[in-house]
Amino acid sequence: MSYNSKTIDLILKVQEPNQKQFTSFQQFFKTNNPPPLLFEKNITPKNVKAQRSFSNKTQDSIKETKRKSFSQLKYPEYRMLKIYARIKPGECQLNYDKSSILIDTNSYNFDRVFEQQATQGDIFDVVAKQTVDDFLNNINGCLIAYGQTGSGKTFTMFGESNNPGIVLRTFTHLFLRNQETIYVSILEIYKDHIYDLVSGVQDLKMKEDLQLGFYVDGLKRIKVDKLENCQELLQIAEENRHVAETKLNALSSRSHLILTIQMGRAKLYLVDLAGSEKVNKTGAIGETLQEAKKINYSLSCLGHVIQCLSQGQDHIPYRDSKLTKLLMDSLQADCRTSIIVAISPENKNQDETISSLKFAQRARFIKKEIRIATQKKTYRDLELEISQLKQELLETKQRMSQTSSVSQFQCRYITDSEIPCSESLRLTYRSLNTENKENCVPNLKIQENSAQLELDKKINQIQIELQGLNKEQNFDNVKRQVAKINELTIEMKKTYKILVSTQGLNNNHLQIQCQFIETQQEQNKQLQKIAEQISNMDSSKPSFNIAINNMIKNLQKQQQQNIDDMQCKLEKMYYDIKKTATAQDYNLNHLALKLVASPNRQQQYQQQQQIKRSKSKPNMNPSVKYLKNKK
Ligand SMILES: Nc1ncnc2c1ncn2[C@@H]1O[C@H](COP(=O)(O)OP(=O)(O)OP(=O)(O)O)[C@@H](O)[C@H]1O
Repeated sequence: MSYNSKTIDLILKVQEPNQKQFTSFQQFFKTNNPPPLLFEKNITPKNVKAQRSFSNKTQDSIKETKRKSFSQLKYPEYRMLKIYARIKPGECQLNYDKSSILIDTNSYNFDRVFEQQATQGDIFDVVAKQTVDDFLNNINGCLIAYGQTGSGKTFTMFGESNNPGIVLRTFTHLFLRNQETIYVSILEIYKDHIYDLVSGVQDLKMKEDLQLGFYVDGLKRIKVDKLENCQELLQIAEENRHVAETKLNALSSRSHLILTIQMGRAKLYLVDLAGSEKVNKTGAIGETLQEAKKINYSLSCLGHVIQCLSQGQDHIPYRDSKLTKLLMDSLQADCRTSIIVAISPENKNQDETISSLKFAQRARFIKKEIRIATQKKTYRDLELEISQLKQELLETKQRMSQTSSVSQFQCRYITDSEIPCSESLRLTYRSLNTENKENCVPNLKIQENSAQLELDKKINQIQIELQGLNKEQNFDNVKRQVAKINELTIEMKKTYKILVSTQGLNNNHLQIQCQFIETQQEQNKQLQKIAEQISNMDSSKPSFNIAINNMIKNLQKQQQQNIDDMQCKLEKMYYDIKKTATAQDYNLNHLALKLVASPNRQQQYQQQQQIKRSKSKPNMNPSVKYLKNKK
C-alpha cells in the first residue's frame, strides 16, 4: 500500500477532469464480437447444448449491453446496487463473457465481468468513479470486495506501490474535485473485535443510536486535506492490519477492513472483506483456524442478510454480526453500493467460485432506491463536529505555540553577539530579528484569534441548529404532556368540589379521599413520564432541554403545592368530622361513666330503677290480685 510520488503523479495525470472518461471501456466494447474468451476452454459434450443457448442469449445480451453502455456514456443511469466480477490472472478454467460466467449449465450474470487482463484503472473507471462522483454530490456510497481467500480483493482495493487500487484512486479523484473537509477512519473487524487501524486502539465497542444506527464508539476520524495524508494513513493501517500466511495466500488478510470517508453528511465506505476459506485447503490450524471460523461466520451472516434483502423480507438479521451491523447503512436504501466479486479461476477453486457467484446472484435481487444525504444533522453529528473543531483548535494552538517558540528561539539565536561574523552582517541579522519580532509573533496572534473567532462562530451556528432541531421535537411532546396535566388538574378540581359539597358526610368521605389519591398518583405518573422523556432527550445536553426541564420542574412544584393544599383541607375536614364524632361519643361515655362511678349512686340508681319498675308494673289479673290479698 505504500505508493511512490511517481505513481501519484501518474494517477493525477490520468484522472484530470475532462479526460476521455471511458476510454478503456469503449475500446473493450469495440473488440468483442464474438467475445474472445467465451467457451474457449473446457468444452465437454455434456454442456454443448447449454453453451449454444447461452451463446445465443449472450450474443443478444452483448448487443443490448453494447447499446445501453454507449447510451450510459452520455446519460449515466445507475442502479443502486451493482455487482461486478473480476477474474484473477492465471490458469483459467472458466467460461465467461463481459456480463456472465458459465459453470456447468448455470449462467451467473453481472453488471460487468472484468477479464483477467483488466487493469486497476479499468476497475476504478467502471466500478468506482461514478460512486465517487455521486459521493461528491452528497450521495452515500459503498464499494465492497468479496471473494475467496487469495482471489485478489486486497489487490483490487489497495493494489501495489506502483499500481494502486480503488482506495488511492478514490482519494486522488476526490482531491482533484473537492474543496470540502474530508474525514477518514479505518477499522478492522478481527476475530469479532473492532480495532482502530489508525490510532491502534483495540476492542472498540459498538453502540446504537436511533438516528445514526450502529456506530463504533471512540473510532478516530482523521481530517485529511491532501493526498499525502491519505497515503500516510493507508501506510499506518497496512502496518496495523492482521495478516498471516496461508497455503493459498502468503499475505492473507485475516480481518474485514472498513475505510470510511466522510464529507458533510455523506459517507463513502471502502470495504476489503476477509476471504472465505475452506479450512482444509488453507491448512489453517491453531490461531489461523480460529480466525477462519470467525471470518466464515461473519461472511455467512452477510450472506444471510443479502438473502433476506433480496427476498424483500421484513426482518433483516443485521444484528447477527458486527460486520453486518457496520454494513447495514450501505446495504439499505440510501447508498449506492457496488460489490466486486474476486474470482480465482483455477479448477481446484470451483466450489469456492460457485459459492461466490451464488452470493453475487442473490445480491443482484436487492432493490434499492436513491436518497440524497441531505437530512438535518443529528445531535451526534453536531456533537462530533464540535469536538472535532475543538480538537482542531487545540492542535492549531499547539502548532502555533511550537512555531512561535521556534521563531523566538531563532530570533534569540540570530541576535546573539557571539556569532562570528562581520559587523554589517550582524546588523542585518539584527534588523531581520526585529522584523521577525514585529511581524511573525503578532501575525500568529492574529491567526490564533481569528481561528478562535471562527470556531466560536461555528459552535454558535451548531448550537442554533441544535436548538432548532430540539424545538420541533420537544415542543409537541411537551405540549401534549401539558395538555394532559391540565386535564388532570380540571379533574382534580371537580373532585375537590364534590368533596366540599359532601363535607361532613362520613359515608362519602373515604370514597372521595380514594379518588383524590388516585388522581394524585396518576398525575405523578404523568410527571414522571415527562421527566423520563426529557432526561432521555437530555443525553446531548442541549440548552433547550435545560429550559424544558426547568419548566417541568416549576410545573411539578405547582402541582405538588396544589396537592399539598388539598391534603391540608382534606385533613382539616377529616379532623373536624372526627372531632364532632368524638365529642358526641365522649359525652355519652362520660354520662355512662358518671352513672357507674359511685356505689351510692349505683344503689340509688338501682332503687330508682326498682321504684320505676314497680310504678310501671302492669295491672294484675283480678283473680291473681284476689288470691294475693287472701294470703
Ligand atoms: N488482478 C491481479 N493482477 C495481478 N496480481 C493479482 C491480481 N489479483 C491478485 N493478485 C495477486 O494475488 C495475490 C493474492 O491477492 P490478494 O492478497 O489481493 O487476495 P485476497 O483476496 O485479498 O486474499 P485474502 O482474503 O487471503 O486476504 C497477491 O500476491 C496479489 O498481488
